[in-house]
Amino acid sequence: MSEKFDVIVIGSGPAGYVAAIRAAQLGLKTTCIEKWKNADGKGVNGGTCLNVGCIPSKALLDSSYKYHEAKEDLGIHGISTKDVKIDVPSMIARKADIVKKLTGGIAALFQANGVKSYYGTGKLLANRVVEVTGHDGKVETLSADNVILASGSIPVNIPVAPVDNDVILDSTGALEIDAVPERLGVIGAGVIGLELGSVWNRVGSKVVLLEAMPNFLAMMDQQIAKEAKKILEKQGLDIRLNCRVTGSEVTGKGKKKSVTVTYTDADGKEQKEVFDKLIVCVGRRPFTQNLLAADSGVNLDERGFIYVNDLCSTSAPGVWAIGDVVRGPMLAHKGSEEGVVVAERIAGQKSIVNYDIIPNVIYTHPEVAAVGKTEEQLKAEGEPYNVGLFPFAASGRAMAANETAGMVKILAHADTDRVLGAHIVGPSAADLVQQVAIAMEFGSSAEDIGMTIFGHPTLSEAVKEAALAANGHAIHIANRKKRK
Ligand SMILES: NC(=O)c1ccc[n+]([C@@H]2O[C@H](COP(=O)([O-])OP(=O)(O)OC[C@H]3O[C@@H](n4cnc5c(N)ncnc54)[C@H](O)[C@@H]3O)[C@@H](O)[C@H]2O)c1
Repeated sequence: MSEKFDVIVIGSGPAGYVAAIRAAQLGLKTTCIEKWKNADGKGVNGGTCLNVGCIPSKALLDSSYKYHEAKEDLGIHGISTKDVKIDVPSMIARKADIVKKLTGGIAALFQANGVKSYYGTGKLLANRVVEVTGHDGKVETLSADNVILASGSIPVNIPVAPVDNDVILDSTGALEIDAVPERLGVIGAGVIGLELGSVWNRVGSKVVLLEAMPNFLAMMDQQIAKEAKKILEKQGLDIRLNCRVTGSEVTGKGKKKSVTVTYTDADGKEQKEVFDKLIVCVGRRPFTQNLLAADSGVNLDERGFIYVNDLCSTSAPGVWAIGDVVRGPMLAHKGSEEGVVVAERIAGQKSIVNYDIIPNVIYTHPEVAAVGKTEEQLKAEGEPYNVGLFPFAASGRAMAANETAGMVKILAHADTDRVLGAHIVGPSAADLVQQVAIAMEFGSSAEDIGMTIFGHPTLSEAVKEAALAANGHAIHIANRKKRK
């Protein structure tokens, strides 16, 4: 007899593990199935985000930034440093330790909430029956009133640069580089390319990013993207737009291996460049391999994502799908929110995800962060809007911290003054944009933010000033539009 649950979750990334915990909190008998194994071959929770994504990359970003700061940025504060060195294996080991602690933390949370863990591969059969093949090969069948699919995504591979995770790396392999490559190539100047490119640039690699698109960060507000590009190039990142990679060849042996990349440049000319390591980060795709039996009743869309409606219901009754495996931005926090909402829907509540207000951050230094509509989107939609800008160069606190690069941009509806978007490049942009996200969730106007008292001196004051500037009322810069 197969064990019966109220909820079976397949996948324990930020979408799946959050769904499982919330379902158990709501009194539902819940299990979560996870196929990931750690280096010792043991089952481990957390998915891409905790094992090889958000968390380890931030560990490396923070370590590399501290090194760079100690070496280059402390002099201005009157602090002299000599002989600052980076020990790459220690940096990588610290990252591994953080991953271990956090993934272990999920196992503890499952235990505390009464979620039963299965380590193995789950496959959805007909009528919400799930077959689990354990790491030892043992097969069990489980069944449930509700199944939540949260199988995540994997990196896209391109035939012109086949990943061997030796010289040509994907985003997972790039977290294990054990010595500073002298010349590092990156295909794709997107989120992963900029974050990993920054890590190795800071510790001494010469980093070249080859990006196929003519616009930098095409999905971002272009004024902020241009500012970010200027700042990142000043740091040494060589960002080449309109460059399409057409081939790659690995030559040499052992530590002497290198890769010659052929690409077409912005003028249509063929170019060649040699790198010691090449990271391929040209996007991710939904992961559904061996997840669905032919008669599961779950359909995929034309791009390979599991097809769901606005409430994350699939085409099979009682089967839901959340996170990177369904439409929408591939962001951990979007998946987590879908997990909470689906668990609450299963428990009979009327929760919904507000897809209009999902913050988005690139963890370079300074960070680039956004929420809501870009200026380009508002223009295309024909929406009348006001723009409020405030540069960090005019912030006393940013000056004190020697972090004056960048700006806050707030977009508000020209008639109602409702905040429609916020775009920031600058110190603590991720946390600052979250302040606007909260305001937007409450339907705030730019005037509401402007009327809120912000502590002085804080970086947050730049948010208040940008909101004031949207109506021509900024105090600490000259207003573009003068208004009474
Ligand atoms: N901080 C974060 O929130 C964070 C961090 C890492 C990853 N992620 C998510 O992971 C996903 C994958 O990240 P990513 O950086 O791989 O994808 P991305 O979509 O952010 O960037 C990929 C870039 O590669 C370019 N590209 C595609 N094919 C190319 C080619 N043949 N030659 C040159 N350039 C090419 C694209 O134009 C694009 O700019 C994204 O959806 C992202 O949101 C988020």
